[in-house]
Amino acid sequence: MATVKIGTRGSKLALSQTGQITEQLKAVGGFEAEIVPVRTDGDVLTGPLSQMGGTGVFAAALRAAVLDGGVDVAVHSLKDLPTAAMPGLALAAIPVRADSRDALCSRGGVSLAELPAGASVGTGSPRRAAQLLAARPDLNIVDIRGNVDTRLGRVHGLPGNATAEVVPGKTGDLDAVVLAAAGLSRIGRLDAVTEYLEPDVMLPAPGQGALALECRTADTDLTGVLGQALAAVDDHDTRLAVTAERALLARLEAGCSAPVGALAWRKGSMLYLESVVCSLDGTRSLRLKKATDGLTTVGATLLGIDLAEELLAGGAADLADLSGSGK
Ligand SMILES: NCc1[nH]cc(CCC(=O)O)c1CC(=O)O
Repeated sequence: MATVKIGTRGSKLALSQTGQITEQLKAVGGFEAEIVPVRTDGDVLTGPLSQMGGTGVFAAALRAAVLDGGVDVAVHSLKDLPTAAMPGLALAAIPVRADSRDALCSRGGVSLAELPAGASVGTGSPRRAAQLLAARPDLNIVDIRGNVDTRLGRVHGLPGNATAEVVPGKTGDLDAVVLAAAGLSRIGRLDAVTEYLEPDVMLPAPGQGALALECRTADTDLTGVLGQALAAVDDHDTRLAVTAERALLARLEAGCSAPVGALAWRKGSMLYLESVVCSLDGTRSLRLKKATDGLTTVGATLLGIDLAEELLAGGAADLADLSGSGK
């Protein structure tokens, strides 16, 4: 096979995680691989993510590049991948999940409980905002976006800015930000974490911490070197967990910016799924947990659908606009 082209977004995080998984694919052997950054609308457009058409903004250009042959494999952050399948593409590998937790990165090393009254905490995620407010109703949540370094800069100032000069709306103006631990880990910035937020405080986004590798359906053929490499880096437990989380999200018809957290995990012969739907101000929430002994992707899908239906029966749609405009 000619050199396999691995498509990715061009951000530091995307390039870093794509570099790591590309090394694992190459280690399986039989082909050379080349990393090809693809510009996506999510990188080009500015403004609140919630007004840019949701999760699709990061994934659409990458998927198009696989379909038109510009690249052979797309590496996505799974939480940024729309739940709807794309005809012609296969979710060929879901590698072992990294830490699925959210992480508080605060000034002065303080925990969520220790933040000063009325502290300003940056996040662009209604899911994180609602769960932060549920734990600390006094917080001032500030809508931020940008890459991981930009967001950390809102707390610590940007690198090279030795005085950590405060520029409102730009750098050093927030008491804390909340980011995914997996993203911080992948770019080597776990040093910024001051508290890992456990699922009882903050349930992550469905798929958080996991990667998704998509290829053209024909390339999943296990007689080919690419199909074999993709199958070799797939992790069944991770696939079961994220399948349940994404089935729940799809059944709720929830968008990426809906205040919905979900986390599934296998323990012994059972697959567990826990989910929360919150009002945007964090004052009301519905949290449910369910398990199945059906350790197949079908069993995981049914678990997600069942829990979503229990949430809807419990009034989840009255807590927030699940379509996820975030407003
Ligand atoms: N929404 C952006 C995004 N997409 C994936 C990650 C990294 C974590 C992951 O792979 O789940 C991040 C950054 C963040 O949420 O802090």
